[in-house]
Amino acid sequence: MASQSLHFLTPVNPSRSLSSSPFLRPSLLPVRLRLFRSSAAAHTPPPDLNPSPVPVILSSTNGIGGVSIAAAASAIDVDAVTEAELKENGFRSTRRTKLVCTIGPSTCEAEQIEALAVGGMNVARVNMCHGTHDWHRRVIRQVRRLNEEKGFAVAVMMDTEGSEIHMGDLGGFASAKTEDGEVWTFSVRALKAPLPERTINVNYDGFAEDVRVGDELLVDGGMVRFEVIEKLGPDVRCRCTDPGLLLPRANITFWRDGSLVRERNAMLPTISSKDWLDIDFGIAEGVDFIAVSFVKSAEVINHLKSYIAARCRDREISVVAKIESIDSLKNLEEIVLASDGAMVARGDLGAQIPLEQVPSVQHTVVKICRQLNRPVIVASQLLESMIEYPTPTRAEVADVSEAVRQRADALMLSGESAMGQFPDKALTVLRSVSLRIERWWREEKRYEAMELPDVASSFSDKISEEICNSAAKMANNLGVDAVFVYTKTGQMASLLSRCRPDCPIFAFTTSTSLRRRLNLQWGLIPFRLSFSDDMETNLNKTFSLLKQRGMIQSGDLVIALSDMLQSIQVINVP
Ligand SMILES: Nc1ncnc2c1ncn2[C@@H]1O[C@H](COP(=O)(O)OP(=O)(O)O)[C@@H](O)[C@H]1O
Ligand SMILES: C=C(OP(=O)(O)O)C(=O)O
Ligand SMILES: [K+]
Ligand SMILES: [Mg+2]
Repeated sequence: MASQSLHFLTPVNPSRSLSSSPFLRPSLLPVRLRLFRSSAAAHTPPPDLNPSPVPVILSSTNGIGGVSIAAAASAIDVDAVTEAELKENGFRSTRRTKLVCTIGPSTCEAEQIEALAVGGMNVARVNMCHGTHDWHRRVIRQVRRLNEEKGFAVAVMMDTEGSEIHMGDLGGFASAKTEDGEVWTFSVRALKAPLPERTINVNYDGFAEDVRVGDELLVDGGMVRFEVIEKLGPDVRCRCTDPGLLLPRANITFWRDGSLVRERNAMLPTISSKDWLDIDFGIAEGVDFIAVSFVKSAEVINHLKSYIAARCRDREISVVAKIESIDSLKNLEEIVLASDGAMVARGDLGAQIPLEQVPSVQHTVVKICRQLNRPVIVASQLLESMIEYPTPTRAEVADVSEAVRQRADALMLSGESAMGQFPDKALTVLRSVSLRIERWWREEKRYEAMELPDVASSFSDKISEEICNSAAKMANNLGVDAVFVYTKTGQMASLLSRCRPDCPIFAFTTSTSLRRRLNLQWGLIPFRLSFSDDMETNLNKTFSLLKQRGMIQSGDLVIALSDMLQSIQVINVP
């Protein structure tokens, strides 16, 4: 195979103060360390660094069309929020934890979506349990327009309904209050509004047959509980034991003798016929992620991935496995490996396993995902009280902190942003808590030395992986300002992200769609830029474009990697 040599070249520059570095940087003799796969790699002098005119933000729809070649060649896609953050706070204090917001009635107008993007939303989620295709289409198109007009890279995630048992709509009411001891009827009749008093529709025809007197009924992950007291044909009469608020289409599980009754659920398909229609809709609308509810095994993920591959050859859609079914827990590694990411969907998970087991499952899923190099989202009830109140509870702040400390890739808002009264405030809390805990972690240098097993399946991938592991370690030891990675597939960017280095990772990609998908991953700041296989040219172009915008300065120390060249360079920005 091609020769692999290690070169130490020593270009000049060294002007910058070293105060932020844990060590005195030996950058007074800046080092380049290169691993070449071919013998043809000689150091070429940098081309002329003539600054081109200030680039406009350019973006295109789904990475196809929209940008003229000449314009694209000289521009870089970045949004005003990232730009302002970098300018104001410098590299070190950019946020590493990504934020997903569920869009709903509180946030579906253009200016509301923009406010979320400005507030740090990286991914907009639409939940197919609610709303019509027209409603979702409007939201998805608003997000796309915002990206095009303002240079954002907000990705869209479509979340399937799945075919678990749930209640119907509440005859037009937004919620219904239950009191302790009240008797409610759960009926499989197709009742039309107005519903009889204290009556709830259930979507699953076998419900009245399956439940037994004495069973415990958990609504909305146990937020409200009932005991089954009588079965009358299609109607099941239940007494409320833990009162609370019933929300439309809330999930229902039933427990018998202290365990979840799951025979019937295990027979329901993970992807229902309605879900397939929603998936076709998502493909047609060009969503970036499809999150699959109630995944039980890896097969369904493989099945969906091959369907997507056959249906959209020109684009990629990442598939996220939601870990919320008790059956998924015994197949976790397989499921995570088959998927492009996972979500700890604590809402339904907490109804399928005892609540006190949810934190350890979260810990395990986050760890497995990091080890297998898949992004992971921690979801549900992070700031539940903020649906109604403008400030979170201390316990909620502690919960958010713990997910950040575990180095999850992303945190998700559900009801808080979909139908709460303070969506922007909730996002601000996620953002500020993330920033604070990340900083604390870095200052304390509390690296958890996580064993990162090999994930590469070929020798070439193995080289990439070793380069990323080394680069991340070097970045920490040298106290560099940023790692730059030029990536065509995103693979090297995610391998770097997996190492959770102290500095941010600037991920340059030629594709708008990949840029959006990278936006879910810890520590990645994705840019769209056209680049070549020649790193010298790429670096000079990037330095020049970012300097013009005041996003980097002369003397900043960066480590640059590329998945075309498989090289590492340590370099001071000229
Ligand atoms: N597209 C929508 N249209 C109307 N309401 C929605 C929509 N998306 C979410 N919501 C509301 O926000 C709440 C929280 O959202 P989410 O957690 O995603 O759903 P669920 O509670 O069904 O699991 C939902 O219960 C619903 O009341
Ligand atoms: C994220 C979840 O899924 P959904 O909101 O679709 O029920 C969950 O159950 O926690
Ligand atoms: K869902
Ligand atoms: Mg769920």
